[in-house]
Amino acid sequence: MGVKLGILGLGTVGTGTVQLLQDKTGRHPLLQEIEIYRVGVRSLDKPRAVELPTDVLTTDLEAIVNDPAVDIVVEVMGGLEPARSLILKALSNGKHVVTANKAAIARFGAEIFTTANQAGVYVMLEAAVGGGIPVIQPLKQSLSVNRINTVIGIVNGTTNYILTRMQTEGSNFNDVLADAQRLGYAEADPTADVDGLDAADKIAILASLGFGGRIHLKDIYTEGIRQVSKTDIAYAEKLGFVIKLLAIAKRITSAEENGGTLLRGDAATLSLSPLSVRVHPTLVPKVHPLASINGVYNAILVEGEPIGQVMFFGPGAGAGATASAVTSDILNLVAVLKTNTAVPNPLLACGHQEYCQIAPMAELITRFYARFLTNDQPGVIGKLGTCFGNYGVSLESIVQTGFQGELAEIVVVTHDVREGNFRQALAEIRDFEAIESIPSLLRVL
Ligand SMILES: NC(=O)C1=CN([C@@H]2O[C@H](COP(=O)(O)OP(=O)(O)OC[C@H]3O[C@@H](n4cnc5c(N)ncnc54)[C@H](OP(=O)(O)O)[C@@H]3O)[C@@H](O)[C@H]2O)C=CC1
Ligand SMILES: N[C@@H](CC=O)C(=O)O
Ligand code: NA
Repeated sequence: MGVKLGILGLGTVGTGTVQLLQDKTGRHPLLQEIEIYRVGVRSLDKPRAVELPTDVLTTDLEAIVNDPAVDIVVEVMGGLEPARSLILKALSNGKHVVTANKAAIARFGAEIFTTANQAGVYVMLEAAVGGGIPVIQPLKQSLSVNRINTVIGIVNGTTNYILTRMQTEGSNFNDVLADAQRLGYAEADPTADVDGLDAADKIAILASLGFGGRIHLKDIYTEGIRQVSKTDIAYAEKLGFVIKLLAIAKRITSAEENGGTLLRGDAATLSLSPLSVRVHPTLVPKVHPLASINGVYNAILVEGEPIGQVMFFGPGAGAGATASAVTSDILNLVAVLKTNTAVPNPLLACGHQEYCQIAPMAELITRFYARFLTNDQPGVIGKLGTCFGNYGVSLESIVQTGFQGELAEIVVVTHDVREGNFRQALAEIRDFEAIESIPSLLRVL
C-alpha cells in the first residue's frame, strides 16, 4: 500500500515538490511508494505548472488534515494562520508533518513539537532553513554528538543578493532592492527579508537544534540591512572586510562572561552558560569562509567540539532546491512508516522542553566599526581616542580618509569590547561639539 500525501499549498515550493515526486526515474526507489493524494490550494481556477487528477486539488485544507487516509501532511502554504492550526490538527490526528515554514516553527515550535511528541509523530523541517542545503538533519543527526559552540549563517538569500550587488557595483540599497523585486528575488513586501526577521526565524531554529533548548524569538537582537550604505561598503572594502547579514548563535564562555579572553569552557560550564543569538549586518574579514558567499546563496558555518568547523553551502531558496529538502524529509518519513516502529527515533524527534538563556546585547564581546561625521577641528581624533579609552574600549584603527561636503569622515575599528562599554562611550561622544553625527555603527566578526 502506498504512502498518501496531503500537500497544503501548490506555489513555488509545492509545485517544485510535486514535480520532483512525479519525476521518479533515477531517483530513490522509495519515491515509488508515494501517492499524491490531496493538494490544498486557495484557488481552483489558477493555472498550474503541474498536472494532477481533478479530484486531487481541493480548497478544503481542513478536510486534508482530518482525512484518515492521509499519512503525511506537507505544509508548504506559508504564513502563520491557518498554517499553525492545520499543522497542529494534522499532528493530533496522528499524521507526520513536513514543513518549510520557518515563521510558524520559530513562533509556535513549542506547541507544535509538544503536540507531535504526544501523538508519537514527527515534524520534519529541512526546507525551513537554508532551503535545499542539508543543515537541519546534519545538526540533528550527523553532528549530534558534538558540543556546538557557534552557528553562524548567511541564511537570507535576498539580503545577500542586495549586499553583493551593492558591493560589486557600488550601488545604493534602494536601487538594488527595486531591481531585486523586479527580478523576483525580493518579495513585493520585502520587510521580513531586509529587516532581518526571516534570518531571525532561521537562527532561532538552528540555535534550538544546535544548543538543545527552545528559543524565544523576542530574545533575538535583530537588525536588518536598510541602514547599510555604499559608503560603509567602500570603507569596509578598504579595511579588508565585506559586509554580510549574519545570523549568529554562540555559546558565551565563562571567560567571556567575565570580560576576559576567549577560552573553551568545560562541559558543565557550557551547559549552563547563556547564548548570544543575534542577526545584524557585520563586517566579515575577506579571508573568512563566509566572506565569499555571494548572490542568493546561503551558507551556515558550525563550530563544534570535537569536529571543529564545518560549513554548509548551497541554494537557500527556489523551487527545485527547496523541493529537494521537502522531498528528502518525505522520504525519511516513508522509511519510518515502512519500518513501522512504535518507538520514536530520538534523532528525528525534537524533545526540547527548556528555554535557552540569552545574554543581553550589552554583555556581548565584539569588535565594532563606527563612522563619524565631524567638523574638521584639531584634536577630534585625540578626543575620540581618550573617551573610548575611559570606557575600556581599545582601538584597532582610527582613520580620517574622506570628506562628506564640509564634514570630515572618521572611521574607527575597535578591538574586542563589551558592547555596553562601547555604547556608553558613544553616548558621551555624541555630545562632543565637533561631532555632527554617527551615521554608522556595525559589528565586526
Ligand atoms: N519560495 C522559496 O524559495 C522558499 C519558501 N520557503 C517556505 O515555503 C513556504 C511556501 O512558500 P512558497 O511556495 O514560496 O509560497 P507561495 O506563495 O508560492 O505558495 C503558497 C501556496 O499555498 C496556498 N495557500 C496559501 N494560503 C492558503 C490558504 N489560506 N488556503 C489555501 N491555500 C493557501 C496558495 O494557493 P494558491 O496557489 O491557490 O494561491 C499557494 O499554492 C513558506 O513557508 C516559505 O517561507 C522556504 C524556503 C524557500
Ligand atoms: N526569502 C528567503 C527565501 C526563503 O527562505 C530568502 O530570501 O532567503
Ligand atoms: Na535546509
